[in-house]
Amino acid sequence: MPKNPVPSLPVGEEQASNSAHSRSGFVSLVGLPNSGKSTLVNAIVGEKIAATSPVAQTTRTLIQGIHTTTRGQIVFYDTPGFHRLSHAFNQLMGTVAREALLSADVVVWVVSLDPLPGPQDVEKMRQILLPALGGRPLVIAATKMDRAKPQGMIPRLLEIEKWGFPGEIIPVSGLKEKNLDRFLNLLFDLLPAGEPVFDREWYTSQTVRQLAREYIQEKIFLQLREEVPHQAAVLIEEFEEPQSPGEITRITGSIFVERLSQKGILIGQKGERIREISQAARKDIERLVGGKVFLRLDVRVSEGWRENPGMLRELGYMPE
Ligand SMILES: Nc1nc2c(ncn2[C@@H]2O[C@H](COP(=O)(O)OP(=O)(O)OP(=O)(O)O)[C@@H](O)[C@H]2O)c(=O)[nH]1
Repeated sequence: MPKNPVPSLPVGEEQASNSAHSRSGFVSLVGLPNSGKSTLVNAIVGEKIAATSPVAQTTRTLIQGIHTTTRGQIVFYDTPGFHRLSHAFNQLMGTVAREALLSADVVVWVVSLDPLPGPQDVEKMRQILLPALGGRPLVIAATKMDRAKPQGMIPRLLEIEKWGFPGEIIPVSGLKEKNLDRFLNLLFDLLPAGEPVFDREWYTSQTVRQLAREYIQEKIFLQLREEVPHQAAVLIEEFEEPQSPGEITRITGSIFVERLSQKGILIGQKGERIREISQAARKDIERLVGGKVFLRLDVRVSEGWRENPGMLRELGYMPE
């Protein structure tokens, strides 16, 4: 079990209709890039554990979010979106998502209501999802319901129904936290009986170090919308926790890019962009650790890191 679990905020109050029979299990959130998986898991656990951005493919690793109530415990796997698998790195992310799919008790397909996926993407998900289900329940979380007007939402839900996937379709909004209690109750109904796997106080199994990396990665995506963020990877080189209360947390990280030109873009004029990335990430990390943080980020060039197994391993995208 990973070190440094992050303690949870107070948990949500769904109906305790089944408290005598605790339920517990793993739920995988899968779907297309940018569909809203990370936003949904962040909303449920009440903290930012996964990077979100308007750019597709922000999530790169498997992220566990933990939700515990009187009904039991759900461990969510937030997975990288399924996308074109032309690249070694993308293939790796596809493998991570598939493994999460296979090891879950319940699978949730997160579908954006606005825009709805097109026919090709629906077929892709049919090919990936249906063979992998093997009799396990599927729930279709039709998210971004806040963006679809009431009169526009019903036709879209009917359209999803026409696709003919098994399982209940439930409209939700991660961003506006709509209908989450109904969604969670449905998941608890589908999970096997069992006691919580993780401590009730945890909201993620990510370490603080992993969360720090996630926050930095998110700020890169938010600052740079074009191809650069996809070719940038964060490595936390040093993470010094305070030895006594009130002391500063010291973090040194490297951002690897594939080309020298990308290094210039990331650094920006007179270092302005890297400073903004670093300041925004530092604020998030300070909130997380509840104290002052010193964050130093260096931008380094590592040509072709996305094709290099050694680098993928060092960056934590591939098992040792
Ligand atoms: N209006 C609205 N926007 C949302 C909602 N959920 C997500 N978004 C936005 O959609 C974009 C993508 O959301 P993410 O949660 O990063 O999507 P993801 O599926 O994790 O993306 P990948 O990392 O590419 O797999 C972000 O700009 C979010 O703010 C929602 O319920 N309502």
